Amino acid sequence: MKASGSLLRGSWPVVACAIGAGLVSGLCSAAVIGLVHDAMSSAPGASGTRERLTASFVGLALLAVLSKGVSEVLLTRLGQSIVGEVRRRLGRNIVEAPLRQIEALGTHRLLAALNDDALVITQAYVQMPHICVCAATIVGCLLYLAWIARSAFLVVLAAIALGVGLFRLHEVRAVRFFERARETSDALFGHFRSLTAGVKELQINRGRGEAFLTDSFGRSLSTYERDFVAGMTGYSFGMGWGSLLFYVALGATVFVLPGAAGLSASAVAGATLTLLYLMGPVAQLVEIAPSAGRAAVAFRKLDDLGLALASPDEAHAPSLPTSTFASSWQRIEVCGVTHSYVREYEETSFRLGPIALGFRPGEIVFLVGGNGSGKTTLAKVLLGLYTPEAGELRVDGVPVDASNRAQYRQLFSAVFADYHVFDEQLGLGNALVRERVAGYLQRLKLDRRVSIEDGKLRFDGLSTGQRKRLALVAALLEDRSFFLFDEWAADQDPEFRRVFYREFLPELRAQGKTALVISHDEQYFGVADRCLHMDFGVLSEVAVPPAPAPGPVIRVMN
Ligand SMILES: Nc1ncnc2c1ncn2[C@@H]1O[C@H](COP(=O)(O)OP(=O)(O)OP(=O)(O)O)[C@@H](O)[C@H]1O
Repeated sequence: MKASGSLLRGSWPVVACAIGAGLVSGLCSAAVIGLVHDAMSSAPGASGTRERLTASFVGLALLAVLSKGVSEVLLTRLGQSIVGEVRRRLGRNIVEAPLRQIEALGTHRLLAALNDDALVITQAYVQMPHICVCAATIVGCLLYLAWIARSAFLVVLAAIALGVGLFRLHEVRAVRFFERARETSDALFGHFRSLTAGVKELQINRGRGEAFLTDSFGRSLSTYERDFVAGMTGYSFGMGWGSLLFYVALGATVFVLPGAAGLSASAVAGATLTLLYLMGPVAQLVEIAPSAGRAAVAFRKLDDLGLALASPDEAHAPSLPTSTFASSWQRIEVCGVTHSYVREYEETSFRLGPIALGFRPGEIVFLVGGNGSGKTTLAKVLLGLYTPEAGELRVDGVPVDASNRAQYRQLFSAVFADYHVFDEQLGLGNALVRERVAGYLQRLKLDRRVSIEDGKLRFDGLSTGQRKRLALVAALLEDRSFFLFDEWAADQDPEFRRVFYREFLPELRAQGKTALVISHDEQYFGVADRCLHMDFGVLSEVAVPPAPAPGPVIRVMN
């Protein structure tokens, strides 16, 4: 597995030390058995030998315990750093993946990957100290067995070969169940989201709540439980065969080999002791197998999602190369661009374009049109979030392609309809930036609700409208050359609509910034320099409507 190796890259010294310590521990344990056997067979009166054996026993036992401890501590620390690394890489892959791929996967699948897969992969890595110690102990014991009783060694070897074959048969089936359980965990994470996001709806409609808990949520839970148990049961059967064969080897050593192969009483005692001691590490190794099986499923799942955990140097560089696009651009063009959503299980699909459109610095352009007409889709294409199927975007004549699309996106700030406000805002450590933020917060009447502490925005318990005003502050703070506002004013009081349309937009124009404003606020269309209309994916330019006449004055009679 390429990714599994790359996850350990950079940690090899720790891994090597831990494996070394594990091997020392395992070999010491095996040597202890030899020593015990020697002590049991040595003459009781040989005092010098006995003292030597006692000293060696104490030394070996201490070394075995100490080295095992060192190996476990090192690899437990490594395990924790691996879970962080898996999540870091997944996070980077998500940020750098094409938006369409992320949208098609859905939040629930991403959460399942970040939670389940990252933990399962780590659990498998954390088992490594046990694997090293067990493997070393087993190898040491087998070598000792081969030395004292070759026939018993051959019997055990045959039992191991047969046991591994039978175990693999069961494992293949078990992994299939784990794969099914992993598919169900995607659905489960979707239900977790519904449960937390829809708790109000579930509480006010008891019937819906019960149906959710028993049908969709409950069914997924049962399916997951059934497949997981079936997977573990498969492993248990595999382990059962292993144990049975082990007893067969032990029985053969004790009851058959003395007669059939002429094994001496001392050799039988030594072989029996060794085999009984072997049972522990073999059982531990077999118990670890399900973790390894689940980790293999998790790696495959991440690959299928297009989130393969390749190391960053194999995939993307973390920082953007020097930009080819200046923030002082003179013309951004959308040339014959199209974009389609192909929907599974639906015959119809939505097609945007071909779109031909240009923007200049300092322009305020309004985009209007009915629900579902394609306004947000056009915005995502314009911002370089969707790759055009046909046509291209150009900045001052330079085409935007895969090599520079990430840089192109840095020209824009946006408040989408489904915006998100991060509490960490870049640059809040700077006094001038903090002053600008304070000014915006005051104008949008957020200064009593939002504070800046330790370079972070603190804003617990904002209303929907307040939160969206904060998203506007965050966008303005980015100070990019092109702004997108997707129905920003839709849920704002008239007072803040006025501030937005009559103050902020003209200010942006005066600063030479461009803004594409998706809006249904007809009374403010007059603010625009140009007005575009979208109708089922077809874009046309319309005359900027004059500002509507003020409505009749309503007098309130006392
Ligand atoms: N991620 C998506 N996957 C599939 N279809 C989509 C996706 N996003 C939008 N669509 C479809 O594309 C069409 C245009 O959607 P879009 O969001 O661009 O419209 P809009 O004009 O912004 O609508 P609204 O005014 O309601 O926000 C709609 O029919 C919508 O169902």
